[in-house]
Amino acid sequence: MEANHQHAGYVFNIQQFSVHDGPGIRTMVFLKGCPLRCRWCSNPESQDTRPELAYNPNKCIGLAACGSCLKACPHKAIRPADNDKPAVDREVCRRCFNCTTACPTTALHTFGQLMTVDDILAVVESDNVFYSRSGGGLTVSGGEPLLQGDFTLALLKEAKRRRLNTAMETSGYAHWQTLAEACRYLNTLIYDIKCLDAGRHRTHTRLPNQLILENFNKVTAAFPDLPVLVRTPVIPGFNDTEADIAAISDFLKGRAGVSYELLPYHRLGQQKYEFLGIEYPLGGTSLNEATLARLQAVKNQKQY
Ligand SMILES: C[S@@+](CC[C@H](N)C(=O)[O-])C[C@H]1O[C@@H](n2cnc3c(N)ncnc32)[C@H](O)[C@@H]1O
Ligand code: SF4
Ligand code: SF4
Ligand code: SF4
Repeated sequence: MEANHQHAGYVFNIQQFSVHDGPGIRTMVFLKGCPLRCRWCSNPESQDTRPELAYNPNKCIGLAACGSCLKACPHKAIRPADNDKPAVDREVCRRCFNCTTACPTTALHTFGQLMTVDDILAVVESDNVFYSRSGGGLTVSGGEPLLQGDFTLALLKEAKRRRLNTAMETSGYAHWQTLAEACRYLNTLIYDIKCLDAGRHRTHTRLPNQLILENFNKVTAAFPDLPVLVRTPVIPGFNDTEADIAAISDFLKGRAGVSYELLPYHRLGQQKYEFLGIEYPLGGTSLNEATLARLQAVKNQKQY
């Protein structure tokens, strides 16, 4: 595919100075859109491919003092609520985002901006000095970055041409051709394997794991020199058993260049569900530290 710097894609966040998602100091570029619906997802604003309206009532100064959003909405999707603050009727909202432009406090804001490859790389390259000292660079994430496949490929290809170190976080749920082409432009692939049980995978993420596992087998066969970091988010009631982690460790065994990491479940994304008017699917669930320690021991025993 020809690199096209004018290629544009929907980005919901760019996070500089990240140190957890690839080597060194990195800039994370989060792309919108994901085919999965993991019940624990810390980035609910990533899932819908289109821009979304977020409303944080804590930032609203009140209808008596402001009320700009009521006047700005051409579809009457914003109405006064009991507490001198507005409420958004999402059934009626047409995502025109007039209200976000009118809101003086960013209580109403948009998740998802259209950005070109050049726009993004201008931000990424502003930290070049930190990458050269730390071995860091660009990490593309999401959402599922391969859902906006052409855009992600254009971004990675141009990043590589500019000699940036590149990494990508993926769920693995993607067309093989797109994933394979992305691998050609990557220094590190970060690949989630969430659960080997097909039924549980489907009930908790909406989709089966067959394509993810097939793609993983193809990646390790076709790109034996590409470092792959496999990660499993440990989610209570989904995959937090010794049998689950042992099964994934065994699946990875004997594959060159593959390392494995467990990610403890966290609820950092919970507030964003409220901003989007979505109920948080996991409620008050939390991960027991003793369970995590036991699962780490299983993983370490299997030499990962
Ligand atoms: C938001 S995802 C984006 C990349 C891709 N969609 C995926 O799932 O691999 C980035 C990482 O965050 C992890 N993650 C998401 N929600 C989490 C949560 N509540 N607790 C711990 N890890 C979480 C995912 O498992 C994945 O490794
Ligand atoms: S995005 Fe448009 S339609 Fe939706 S609430 Fe705001 S102004 Fe109204
Ligand atoms: S425009 Fe913003 S600050 Fe003003 S009333 Fe609406 S949500 Fe509140
Ligand atoms: S695959 Fe990643 S981005 Fe998609 S829903 Fe699951 S955790 Fe969220």
